[in-house]
Amino acid sequence: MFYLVLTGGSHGTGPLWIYVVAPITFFIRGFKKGIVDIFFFVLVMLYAFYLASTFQFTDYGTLHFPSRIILTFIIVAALSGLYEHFRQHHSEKLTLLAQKNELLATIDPLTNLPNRRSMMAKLAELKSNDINPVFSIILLDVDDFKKINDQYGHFVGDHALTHLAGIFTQQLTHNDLVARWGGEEFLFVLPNKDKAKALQLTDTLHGALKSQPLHIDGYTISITVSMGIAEITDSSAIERDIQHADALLYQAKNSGKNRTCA
Ligand SMILES: Nc1nc2c(ncn2[C@@H]2O[C@H](COP(=O)(O)OP(=O)(O)OP(=O)(O)O)[C@@H](O)[C@H]2O)c(=O)[nH]1
Repeated sequence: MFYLVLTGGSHGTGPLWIYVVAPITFFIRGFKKGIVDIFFFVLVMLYAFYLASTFQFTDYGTLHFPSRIILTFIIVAALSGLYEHFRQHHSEKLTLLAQKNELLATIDPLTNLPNRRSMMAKLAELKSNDINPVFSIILLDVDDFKKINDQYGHFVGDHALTHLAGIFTQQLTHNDLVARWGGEEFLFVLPNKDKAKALQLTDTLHGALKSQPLHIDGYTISITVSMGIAEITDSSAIERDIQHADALLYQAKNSGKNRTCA
C-alpha cells in the first residue's frame, strides 16, 4: 500500500486501494487491535503522500486529492470499526446465551441437580468406558410424597424436594453424582463403587434423612425414601440396568418402604 501511494500505481489510482484495508483489518484483528493498526496505517499513508510530493515520485497535483483520500478513508475505517464492534458484541452475547441454554438444558430448575437427560449422557459415557467397568446406580423414590403435597401443599412439596437434594448432595463423595430423575425420583450414579459400597451410601442416606427432618412453616416433616441398587459390570443397555434398579425399588416399596433392596 505504501508503494502504491508513493508511486501512484496505475494511472495514479493506487491510493484508492487503501479503502479495502479498513474492513479487512477489523475483520482479521478485531475491534481494539484494528483501531491501533488503522491509526498507524493512517500515519504511514500520510508519510507516503508526503514523500510522494516532496520527492516527486508521483504528481497528485494539489493537496486536495491526498487530504480527501485520507479523510474518506477515516470515515470508511470508522464505519468498519463500528460494524465490527457491534458484530463482536452480538456474537459474544449469542455465545453466552448458547452456553446458558446448554446449561439450563442439563439442570433441573427446582433442585439445581443434573436432570435426567444429562444423567443419561453420563451413564452412556461410563458404560462406554473400558477403564471404569464397575459402577453402581441407586434409584430413589420419596415415600408417600403425595401425602406431603396433599397435607401441606405443593409449595411445601417443592421445598421437600430441594431439602432432599441438599441432603443427597452432602453425602456424595467426589465422583458420585445424583440427578433428579423425574417427579419425586432421584438417580445416583456411583463410579468405581460396587453394590456393597452403594449399600453403605444408602444406609447413610436413610440416617441423614432421619436426623434432618424438614422444618417449614412451623411444621417438622420427617421424610423417608425407598431405594433400589443395581451394580453394573457389563456393557449391556443402560435401560436394562435402570429397569433392574426400578424392580428393586418396587420391591422396597412393597416390603414396607423406608428401605433399600439390592
Ligand atoms: N410438589 C411437587 N410434587 C410433585 C412434583 N413432581 C411430582 N410430584 C408429586 O409427587 C406425587 C407422587 O405421588 P405417587 O406417585 O402416588 O407416589 P407417593 O405418594 O410418593 O407414593 P409411594 O411412591 O407409593 O410412596 C404426586 O402427587 C405428584 O404430583 C414436584 O415437582 N413438586
